[in-house]
Amino acid sequence: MTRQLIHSPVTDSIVARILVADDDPRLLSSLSSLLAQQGYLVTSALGGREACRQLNTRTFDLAMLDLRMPELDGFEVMAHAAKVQPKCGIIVVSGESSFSSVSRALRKGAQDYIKKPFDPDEMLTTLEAVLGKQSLVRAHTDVQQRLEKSEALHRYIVNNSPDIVFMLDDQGRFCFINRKIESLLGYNSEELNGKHFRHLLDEQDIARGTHPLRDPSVTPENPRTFEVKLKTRGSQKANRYFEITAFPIDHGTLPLGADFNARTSGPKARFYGTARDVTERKEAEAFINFQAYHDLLTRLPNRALFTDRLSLAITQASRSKQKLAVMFLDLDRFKVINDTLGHAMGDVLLQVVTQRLESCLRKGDTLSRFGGDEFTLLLPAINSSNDARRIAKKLIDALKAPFQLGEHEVFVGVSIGISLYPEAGTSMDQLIQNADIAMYHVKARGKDGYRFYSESMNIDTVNRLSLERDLRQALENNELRVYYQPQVCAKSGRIVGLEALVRWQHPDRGLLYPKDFLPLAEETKLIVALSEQVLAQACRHVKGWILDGNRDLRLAVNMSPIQVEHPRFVENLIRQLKNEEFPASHLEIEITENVIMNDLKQISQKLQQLADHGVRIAIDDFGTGYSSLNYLHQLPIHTLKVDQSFIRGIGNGEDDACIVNAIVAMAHGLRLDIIAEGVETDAQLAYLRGLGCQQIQGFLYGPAQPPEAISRMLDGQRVRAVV
Ligand SMILES: Nc1nc2c(ncn2[C@@H]2O[C@H](COP(=O)(O)O[C@H]3[C@@H](O)[C@H](n4cnc5c(=O)[nH]c(N)nc54)O[C@@H]3COP(=O)(O)O)[C@@H](O)[C@H]2O)c(=O)[nH]1
Repeated sequence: MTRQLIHSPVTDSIVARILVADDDPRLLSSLSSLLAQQGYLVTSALGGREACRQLNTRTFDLAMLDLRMPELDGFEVMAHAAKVQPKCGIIVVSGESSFSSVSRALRKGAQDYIKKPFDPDEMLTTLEAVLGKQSLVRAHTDVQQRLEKSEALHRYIVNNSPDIVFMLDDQGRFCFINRKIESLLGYNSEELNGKHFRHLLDEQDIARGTHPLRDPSVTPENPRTFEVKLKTRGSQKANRYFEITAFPIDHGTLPLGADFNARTSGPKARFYGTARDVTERKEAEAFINFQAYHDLLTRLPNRALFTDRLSLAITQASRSKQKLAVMFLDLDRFKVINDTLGHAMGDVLLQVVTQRLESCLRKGDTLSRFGGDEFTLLLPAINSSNDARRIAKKLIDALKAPFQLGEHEVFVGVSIGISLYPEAGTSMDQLIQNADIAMYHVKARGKDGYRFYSESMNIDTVNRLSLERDLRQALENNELRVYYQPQVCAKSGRIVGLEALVRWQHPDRGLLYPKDFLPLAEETKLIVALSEQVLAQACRHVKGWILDGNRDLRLAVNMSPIQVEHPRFVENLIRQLKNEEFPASHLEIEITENVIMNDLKQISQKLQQLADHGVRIAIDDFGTGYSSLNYLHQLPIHTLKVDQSFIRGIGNGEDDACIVNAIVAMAHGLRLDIIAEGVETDAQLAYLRGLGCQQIQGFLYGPAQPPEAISRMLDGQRVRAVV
């Protein structure tokens, strides 16, 4: 009878490989052929030594060993097999039947024992049983290993997940949590086991974070995703944002569910969840959001956020029939400080100004940086204009004390325009625009103060628009006139210079003076074209007078800051002089101290280039500006014009006369010429002469006059000189 073939339990071959070892050649041969007939792969070994050699070279599923063999007995072969082929099964086939031999053989690792002489069927049954058992053990070991591998893999996947993976029981307590919790939040996963999920939630997120555990609409098919802040262990680190996805576990569809719960002694898992750290994304979003609605330098709300809040406040004010105020704040003297001390200092100044302004406000007020040195302020729900007035005064006072910027002590003021809702407008744009207009009126009246918007201001604005249109036409239609005010030698009384002063012969409004249109010309930059026309006319007139015999006559021309700051200022001026064939040495340009202080380095280069061409430089309104005397010897200056406000003080016993003394003395020391402006009386003239002031300008010798009048004056002067 041929038995069923048994697969090799060790080597994966189709049939089992069997080593048969005996020192009796006959027995060895009969046993081997019996097994071979059954289809096994049989290797015969005559004696123990040969058996060991075979074990060293081939792999066997089973060895059938005689115990008593010369040289090496069955026990020694078993010991060798255990070393070199531990998976090889052993059956002892022996004539020994004592209990001690059998027991020893089994202890040494034999799976079974067959006594010689044996019944072939019985022997084959034993052999199959051993091989079958071996196969089972092997299959079990395989499954065990696969399970261990699979579990290790899943543990690896879960523990190395970028997210926290957790399970909660039906009370919301942790019954599993992966190791990611350690690196993300600093907890040890064991310490959280049994603790409620709430334990991890930031105080403000407890309600939102625990609600999904009670929400019946959350199912495995419809998990809930929500964002909450989770607490870090200890209080050193800030809490972090997590996106949590959670759902109740359906134990019917969870193949390992039973295993998991069976293997854990704790309560049954009811919820599965993952928590993804989204702190960086949230912080980036928060920063982008902050950037979109705030000014990064001062951290104040920006224009967008301000208008947003204003529009909301208007809606509320209209509903509750309340007032609100919008203020437009513009810093005075900021530009000069920024240009003089540099932008870094300017930035610091803006930050400190912001702190001082904020210290005057209440929680619901919105202060915003509108751009540059402009701020807007929203005071929602005020009772009356007095509330706004009180705040405006407070803001102005707050900036009164000097600001310490490094080693510099600087002063800034603030001009504030106020518009009240609903009187000054009911829309956002109206309120902001009208506060701006009111602020502009503060500036026009000497800065550092506040004004409420009124209808009349708007009329001015309309006028400004038509004036601007007219001024553009004036430039095209040659409506500008140049008048000249003589500059007279204090000793001889002769006219040595003429200051060109622009007038506008307006077709409807008559002769207009600089105060009526120059601020607008500067604002609209029309001053550049205007100045070119003035210089062209003046060069032609004065050149004519020089050619008429007034050989030393000098032309003085005022330069606007906008002109001087223009990058091609020097080139343009020199080109114009060439075009007009006017000698540069007969031109004196007048600039104010503020222009110089705006950008000392640039201006000094430009002035030096002009001086190299022979142009003279005069400082106009000297003593009134915001400056440092230090620049005087750094720049190519020829003349100081003492401001008329100081001259007025002469003879009145005021301190101004002392200032005049000091300026004249300083000019002498620096070898600069002095022109006293606004001289109206003989007493002033006598005083100035006494001080050694070289030149006089003022109504005493006449106001600025048209060229025809100046021609007559110069003619008369020449006639007197000849006589
Ligand atoms: N960039 C340009 N600025 C110009 C130009 N023309 C004039 N200006 C600037 O306008 C300011 C005002 O000029 P104006 O109204 O002509 O006043 C001048 C004189 O009329 C006035 N003055 C002269 N003497 C006296 C006096 O005895 N008493 C008195 N009350 N006023 C007097 O002073 C003005 C001249 O001052 P200054 O320029 O400082 O010498 C004028 O100051 C210019 O800044 C122009 O073409 N371009």
